[in-house]
Amino acid sequence: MKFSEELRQAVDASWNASFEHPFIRGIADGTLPLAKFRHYLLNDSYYLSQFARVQALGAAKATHLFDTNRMVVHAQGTYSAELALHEQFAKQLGITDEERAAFQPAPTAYAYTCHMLSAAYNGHLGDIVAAILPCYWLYFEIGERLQGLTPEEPIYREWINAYGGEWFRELVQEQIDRLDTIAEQVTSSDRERMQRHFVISSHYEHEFWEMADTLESWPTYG
Ligand SMILES: Cc1ncc(CN)c(N)n1
Repeated sequence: MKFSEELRQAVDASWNASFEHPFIRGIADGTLPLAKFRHYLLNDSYYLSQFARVQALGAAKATHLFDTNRMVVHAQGTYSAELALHEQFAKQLGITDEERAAFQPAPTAYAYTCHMLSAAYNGHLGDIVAAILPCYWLYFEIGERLQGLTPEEPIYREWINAYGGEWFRELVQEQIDRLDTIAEQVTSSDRERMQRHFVISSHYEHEFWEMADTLESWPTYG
């Protein structure tokens, strides 16, 4: 069995919980309150800005120029495709540049990005790909499941189309293949650590829906 298949099996329950999450069900049937999507969007813009940095660290840590180039292309795609889509949604939702500049991420968005940055700074390209792969692969599976649905809210229709599209499938498959190639070349303790990164990121993907659905914010004390 390929390493990626082992990892996919290990997170099956956690990914099923994401598929069934009220936030995703709300996008699918169009009943998700826009205030929750707005909270998601602000946190996700922060998340993607850190994600692009992690991809760029992958480029720097790659030992082959081919991978350096591809990881740079992926970082650029995060900026020019996903963050551009967010910008369009932000306009539709009345999110101003000032609001975005002053925005502080919720605890879960902060913790998830710290996890990826830690894997990236401390590890090699295999650690980085393992930590970022749920971000690609889970969204693609969600996009596939929701394909064909036409919720009344246009933002939700566009969101579904973006993640179920062919452009995204190719990027996901490329990172799965990269993970499997690296897994064949590293030690079993490397693979165990890579699996932990993948499982932790999958957990945070689920918690990200929960963060948006509960409008999570930092507690105030006293
Ligand atoms: C939290 C999260 N995970 C994944 C994706 C899809 N790249 C995203 N936009 N945000």
